[in-house]
Amino acid sequence: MSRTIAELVEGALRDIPDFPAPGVLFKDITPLLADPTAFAAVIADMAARHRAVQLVAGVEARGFVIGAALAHALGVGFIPVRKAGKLPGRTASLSYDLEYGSATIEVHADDIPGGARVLLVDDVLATGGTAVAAWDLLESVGAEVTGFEVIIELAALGGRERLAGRDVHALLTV
Ligand SMILES: O=P(O)(O)OC[C@H]1O[C@H](OP(=O)(O)OP(=O)(O)O)[C@H](O)[C@@H]1O
Ligand SMILES: Nc1ncnc2[nH]cnc12
Repeated sequence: MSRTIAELVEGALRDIPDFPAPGVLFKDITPLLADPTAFAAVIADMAARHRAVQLVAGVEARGFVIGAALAHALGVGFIPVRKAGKLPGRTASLSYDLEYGSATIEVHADDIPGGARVLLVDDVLATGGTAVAAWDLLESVGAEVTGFEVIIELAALGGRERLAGRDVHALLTV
């Protein structure tokens, strides 16, 4: 029998205890990225749910890898949501808390046409702070964020509750 996408993702991940801080079980997607079958299956699975979007946005850094591949698969452009101080043009920014720290993200407002239907993508949904911040940041510059796709959801950290009322899809929930 062929494996489900959740089984495929689970089999391709690596768990690293106490990284980057004691008590954090880090979900490392690099083995999945190095496995062409698993990587292609993740992108195809996400793409199948979002044929009508106009742009894909991904959060630095791991969201860039998934988001750029997904944008290419859908034949649309990619919007990098970057950590503060990296984008040279006119930016909008937002600060938020993480499972292990805090961060500020920025986006180039001029690359997003008003009302553009944008799909947000990342590798991990933990507390949801990043996803809420990126979603709200994109909407603050006029985008219509249609949903959030993530490879792994860490259910115990409550990200889905924080994103209540928004379209969220995880390939694997642990
Ligand atoms: O749901 P949250 O609690 O906000 O956590 C999820 C975020 O944390 C990780 O990024 P990180 O900031 O570690 O950056 P990286 O991709 O550069 O490693 C991950 O890639 C998500 O973007
Ligand atoms: N436990 C975790 N593993 C990987 N990425 C994360 N981002 C936030 N929490 C994480």
